Amino acid sequence: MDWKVTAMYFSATGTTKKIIVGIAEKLSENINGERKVTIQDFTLPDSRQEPKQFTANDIVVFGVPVYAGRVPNVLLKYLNSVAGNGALAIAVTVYGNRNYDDALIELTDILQANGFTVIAGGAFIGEHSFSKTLAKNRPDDQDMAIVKEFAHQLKVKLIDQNSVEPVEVSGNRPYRYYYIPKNEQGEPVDIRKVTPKTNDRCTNCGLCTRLCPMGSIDSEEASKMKGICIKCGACVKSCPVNAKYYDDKNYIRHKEELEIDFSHRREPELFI
Ligand SMILES: Cc1cc2nc3c(=O)[nH]c(=O)nc-3n(C[C@H](O)[C@H](O)[C@H](O)COP(=O)(O)O)c2cc1C
Repeated sequence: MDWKVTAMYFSATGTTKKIIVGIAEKLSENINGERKVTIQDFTLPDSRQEPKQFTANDIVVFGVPVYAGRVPNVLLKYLNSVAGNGALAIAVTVYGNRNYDDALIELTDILQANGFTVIAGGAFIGEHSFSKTLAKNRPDDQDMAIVKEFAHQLKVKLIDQNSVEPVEVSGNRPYRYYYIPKNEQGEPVDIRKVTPKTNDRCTNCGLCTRLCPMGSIDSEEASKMKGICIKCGACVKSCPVNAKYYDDKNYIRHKEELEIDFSHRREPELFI
């Protein structure tokens, strides 16, 4: 059987994209003899307008970053509109070295409920969206070697063992509630309304406006917000003149706490 391999992902700062495209290309090479894959990137708002349909010939390597230990809730409506129609899926979450908590099991359940058979899962690590030091430059070469190993194991399951058994991944049902940051007193703080500031280095080049996954940055005046901010890091990390930053004290405290408490390198986990 000739499989059509698709790399499908949301990736504001590119770490999920690197893992998903890496798995999909290697898998395609292993099972079809060529690295060619279809890219279905649903990071930008326009790309989430059309519902996506697959068929039984498709294998979809499907990835989202972990937000607050779960699948990003701003994506749930779109994710529920993706129809598997008997396609196979590999569910992958990418997290910033704290924990993926129940994100992988949640993504697996969503895909199964939408008509995919999820034959494997993976939890990988990417540089944390809030930080330039936590899991810095990951996925790195070691991670990409595990991507290659995962693609090999997928080929063994699919072709050598001719198996499309659904996978069990780690996580709890019911899922844990969204991870909530705390202040110095250990009290929960709500940083959902926090938005980035813009300093006077901004030239209004328009890059952050084009990259914002929520379409929230004004196209004439980049310091103006016209929608919600999910703190995905796209504007801060992509700005060529470092004009975007957060100065909210709870956000900064949370980021610094993560950098200290979760500096120990975590390794990818594969479920197959
Ligand atoms: C709002 C938000 C919440 C996050 N929550 C977690 C988390 O619970 N655990 C974790 O390890 N990383 C967390 N991260 C970090 C991202 O999962 C991680 O940096 C990921 O690699 C980003 O993927 P991307 O580069 O494809 O955007 C969070 C990031 C954001 C923006």
